[in-house]
Amino acid sequence: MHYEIILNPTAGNGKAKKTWNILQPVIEGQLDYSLHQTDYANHEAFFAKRIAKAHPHNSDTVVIVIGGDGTLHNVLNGLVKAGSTLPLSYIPAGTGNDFARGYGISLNPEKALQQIVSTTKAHTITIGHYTESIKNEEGYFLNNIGIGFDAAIVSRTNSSKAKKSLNKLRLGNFSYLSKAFGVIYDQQPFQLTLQEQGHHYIFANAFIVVATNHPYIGGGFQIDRSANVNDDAISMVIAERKNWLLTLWEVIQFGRGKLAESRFAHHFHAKTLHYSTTSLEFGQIDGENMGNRFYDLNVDTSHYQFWQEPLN
Ligand SMILES: Nc1ncnc2c1ncn2[C@@H]1O[C@H](COP(=O)(O)OP(=O)(O)OP(=O)(O)O)[C@@H](O)[C@H]1O
Repeated sequence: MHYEIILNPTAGNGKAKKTWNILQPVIEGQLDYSLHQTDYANHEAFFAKRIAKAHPHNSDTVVIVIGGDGTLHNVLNGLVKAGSTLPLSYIPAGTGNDFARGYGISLNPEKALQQIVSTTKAHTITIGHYTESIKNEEGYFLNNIGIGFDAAIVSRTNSSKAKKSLNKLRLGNFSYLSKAFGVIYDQQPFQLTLQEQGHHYIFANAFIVVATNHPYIGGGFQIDRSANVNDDAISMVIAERKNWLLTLWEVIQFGRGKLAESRFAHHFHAKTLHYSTTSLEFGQIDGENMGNRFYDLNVDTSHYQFWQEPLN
């Protein structure tokens, strides 16, 4: 087996670079590999396309990503857009590492590597596919697409002056929580229209709108414990902002991983979801900022091969 390794050394505030320094002596002389180290944002997608071109026939080649959820997202999209089906493996080294939690990959780099080298057959998992018709975009996600609450936090955290030192801190830490309180205070409810399985819904006061492929969001919080990368469906959780008390309750339930089960939230599980906003809202995809914009999204399922034995 030949391994094409794509490393984002800046992920996790330099954690990915340290991860590589741990793994390199382990694999040197043991594995047949090439290393591609990014120099700028989204360089990983360029590498993915180049690797796809160099290996058009899946000739015993696996692409290993060392970085965070954003790096993995960009590599997946680079491969698929280049028409490649090369299997992917992932060594989590970001701040959030939500995909690793959702798929079952150890956060310990040596164990994650072991999950790769012990693999004998690829595992096909569900990934999300989306088209956004206002900006005419198309792509894939491994974790989730969020509009509103979580996306506004990602946007604030990424644009914060403290970002460099705090490195995109997200849920589960003080910086993210302080941003969350700011967003609870500022974020206005918005209108969301949803079509799902022939039904048409209008949510006049949407506040949290997350389409997810597995339970995890924001660095280990569970938006929907029933979501699973192995079933051919995407989950959607919508919470509305009707009054202060309810909003606070919903955010607490979000933090406890129980929002999807709450009677105040709306929960869908479907192969196709079509939804749109009528106002400018923040969006995030796999933790990457989509900007402040209108959305007309069609989300459905697709599949991709992973070369990694999931943890039980
Ligand atoms: N050499 C680089 N310099 C600056 N940015 C980079 C570089 N290589 C990749 N990037 C960008 O860094 C961004 C963040 O990467 P990633 O999400 O993997 O790390 P993270 O934010 O630390 O982790 P997580 O998303 O798991 O919290 C991505 O948009 C990626 O394109």
